[in-house]
Amino acid sequence: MLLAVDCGNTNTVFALWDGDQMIGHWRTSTEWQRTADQYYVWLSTLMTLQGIKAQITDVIISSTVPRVVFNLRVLSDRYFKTRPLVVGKPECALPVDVRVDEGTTVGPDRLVNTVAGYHKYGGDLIVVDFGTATTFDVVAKDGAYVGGVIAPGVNLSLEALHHAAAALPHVDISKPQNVIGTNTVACMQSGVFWGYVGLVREICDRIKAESGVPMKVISTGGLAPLFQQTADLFDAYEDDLTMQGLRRIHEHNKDIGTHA
Ligand SMILES: Nc1ncnc2c1ncn2[C@@H]1O[C@H](COP(=O)(O)OP(=O)(O)O)[C@@H](O)[C@H]1O
Ligand SMILES: CC(C)(COP(=O)(O)O)[C@@H](O)C(=O)NCCC(=O)O
Ligand SMILES: [K+]
Repeated sequence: MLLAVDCGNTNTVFALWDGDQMIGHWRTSTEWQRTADQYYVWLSTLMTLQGIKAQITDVIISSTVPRVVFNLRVLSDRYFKTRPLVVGKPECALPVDVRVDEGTTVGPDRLVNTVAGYHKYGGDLIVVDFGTATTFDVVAKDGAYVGGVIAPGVNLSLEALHHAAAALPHVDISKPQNVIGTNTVACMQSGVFWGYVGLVREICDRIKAESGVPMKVISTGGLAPLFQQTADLFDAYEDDLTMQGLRRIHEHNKDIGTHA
């Protein structure tokens, strides 16, 4: 069984794969201080509660937070007796090309989304991931990652308003009924929600125009469901795209023999 770990700047998700079946997934907040022992107690407790008898032989990690990787490696070595594959490291091969400026380090989550998106939808694709940041990953016809866009995340935008302006409260995002807010909270939600709808539409239109070909647009990430009801932004929504991508990258490395 494969344990796939997707560590974002806000949340870390663990998924357990038995072949092509995902038999469990668990989410915790991302904290670099968390030790391997803490991860293991938490994971094994949840698995036991769900009656899952995990036989973990392989581990793959994608992390947008470099310092958490150390303890995740220890988890893999100590408790599963296996050396993890870490996306973005030279020893982890990708089944797609990465065509960006020399010296650029692309977020591993974006590479994983590219692999999964290309596998399911083919090329000429835009993957929009609503995480801590909102990323647009552009996937060429041949599946290569060819760049994209990084915008401030939805919650980050609301938090920035709250932190910078004395009279603006902490607000949770939700879809407002109207554009014209009649109280402070509604005004803030409207600014971020409808501003975001405009941002997504404009960026996707410009990516398509710059690419000169029709492109599919898919959404994923913690806050993607919020925009699902907004017609015509996306062709599809994928709730576990990153996990699908991690499984594929692991399979690819097994196939070509980079990872025993
Ligand atoms: N189901 C949810 N409902 C509301 N907010 C959520 C939900 N899931 C995640 N979030 C929030 O969405 C943002 C992005 O989450 P996530 O996709 O897990 O981020 P990352 O991958 O960057 O860690 C965070 O601010 C998180 O608190
Ligand atoms: C853009 C990101 C911060 C998004 O991270 P997330 O919102 O998933 O936590 C991450 O992909 C990253 O750190 N990227 C490095 C720069 C780049 O991708 O070009
Ligand atoms: K993410």
